[in-house]
Amino acid sequence: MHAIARSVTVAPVGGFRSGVKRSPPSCIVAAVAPSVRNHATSRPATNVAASSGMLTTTTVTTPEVILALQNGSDVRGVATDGVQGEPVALNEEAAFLIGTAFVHWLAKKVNKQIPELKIAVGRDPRLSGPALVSALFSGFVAEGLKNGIDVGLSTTPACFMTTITKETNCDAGVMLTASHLPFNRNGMKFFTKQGGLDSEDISQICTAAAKRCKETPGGHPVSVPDVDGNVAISGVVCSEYLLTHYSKMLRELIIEGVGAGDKPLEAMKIVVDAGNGSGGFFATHVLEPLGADISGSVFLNPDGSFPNHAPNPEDPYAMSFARDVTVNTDADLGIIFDTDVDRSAVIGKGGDSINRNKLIALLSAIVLEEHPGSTIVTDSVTSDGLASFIESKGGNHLRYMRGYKNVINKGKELNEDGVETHLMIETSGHGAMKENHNLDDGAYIAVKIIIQAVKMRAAGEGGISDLLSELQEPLEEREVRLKIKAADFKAVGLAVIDNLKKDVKAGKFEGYSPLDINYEGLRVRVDEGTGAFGWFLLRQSLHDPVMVLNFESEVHGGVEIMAKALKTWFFEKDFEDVDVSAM
Ligand SMILES: O=P(O)(O)OC[C@H]1O[C@H](O)[C@H](O)[C@@H](O)[C@@H]1O
Repeated sequence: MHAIARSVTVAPVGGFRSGVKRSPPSCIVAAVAPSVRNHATSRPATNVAASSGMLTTTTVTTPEVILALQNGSDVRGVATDGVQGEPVALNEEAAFLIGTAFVHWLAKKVNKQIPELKIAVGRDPRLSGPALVSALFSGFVAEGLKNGIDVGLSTTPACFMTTITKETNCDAGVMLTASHLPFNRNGMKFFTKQGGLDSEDISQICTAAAKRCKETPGGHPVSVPDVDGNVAISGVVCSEYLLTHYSKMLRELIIEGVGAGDKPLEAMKIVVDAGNGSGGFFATHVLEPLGADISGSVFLNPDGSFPNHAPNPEDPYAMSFARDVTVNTDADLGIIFDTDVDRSAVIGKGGDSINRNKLIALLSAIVLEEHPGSTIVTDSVTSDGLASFIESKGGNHLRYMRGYKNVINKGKELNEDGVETHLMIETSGHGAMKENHNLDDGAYIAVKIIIQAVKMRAAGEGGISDLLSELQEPLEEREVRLKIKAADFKAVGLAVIDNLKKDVKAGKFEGYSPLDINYEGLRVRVDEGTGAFGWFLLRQSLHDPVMVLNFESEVHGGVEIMAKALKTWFFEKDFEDVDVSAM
């Protein structure tokens, strides 16, 4: 049998260059012209073959493989060959099955029939993106979806916005991305008008996809033709349309925020390091049209092999690169995005790297000016100095749990309970604001900072770094990850935490006191002498069979002292399933 693969109209993924006039969105074409090709519907056998000198391994798509693709509130997996020992699991077949499951989940969720649904799918520049988008759409169509929008190269927040803007008004947006992970991974983030799906939702979708995989052994077509042999998906929009629209929204925010005409960035030199992810549009479609000098910006062209540095504002090398670019070009501001632009960090004039605690402090300062006395929710590994900074600005700091979804959901919950909360942000750079649909959006965060920088400059107040002058940074900080070897790693981790808590409470460690208000694992305040206090937090990783230890100290060598004490404790206890070699 011949199955017909749908060919999706995908705009070129070349860089967005300034001054290049693009044709207006041809968009909203009635149907996609399918290309016909033979498509094997049989399941691929496990195959290890040398391909182009690289090891090629494909995992058979089984229910277990599909279930294993869940990664918290995302789908994640190896999607491209080429790395030894990393077989492809997120292949077209898996994407097709997830597509079939998602469309049913969505119909139930929004109480519509499948043909009434409208879904947008976008992707970052990863090499596996186009094929997976096609397979995902095919899964939707197999179950009766009539309205899909292929937005092509996109950012994760822009993909969510397809559910909000009246031009698109989708019931869901799906973004194919694996954030900053290596080139061979890919993944899916799902959004409805209410925001990103939670772990429980993803679990339901993966379970339904796995069930279908089990019930139809012997193959799952990755594309499904209609009676005429066409795959009919109406309303396909080219990629540029979405980012053009999204850029316009961001430009309007800057124009309104600065309040100085339609070229508010004329006096500014701003460099962007997009790391060859999806974020290059921000320089060419947001900043430059507003008058900013963006010369010196780097890696604006999307390239799914990520030939330069990892697009990751948490990565020290990527940050130092962006810093050097900012300094060498004498820019007023540098901005670095992660691959799918749900995270960002900035560099102040002169090279002040503002990520992690400093980014949270900067945004807190901005938000607390606008909303005095409001609450800022952060993840659990933020510094004591940040807590004091937020308090000194009149805010309430809730140092919650790790995981950006946890942080965002906590903020939403607080607002529902009447506790005014405008900023929810993780040290990873996932920053969400109430005023922006509680959406973690690196571009929106950058816009807030740019507006602040321009206003300060106009008022002769110096640069954004000046807002951080009162922020105390920890003298030392470190994260150590301890592998758990047992299958029931959650139980092992819990037992270790419980055990340590008992011993700390029993006074086995001098100067250690467990903190009562804590939302995950065990946080211990450590008296480091001479009035200095540090802390450590032992918690379970959100996804991995790993225990994570974060340390912060206010004395030289303080982290090592704490780590040694804990290492000795681990040796005495002799937990055979916990590998403490990383300490
Ligand atoms: O718990 P960990 O293994 O440290 O991972 C925690 C991290 O997991 C993912 O990457 C999430 O996207 C982050 O929001 C979270 O902070």
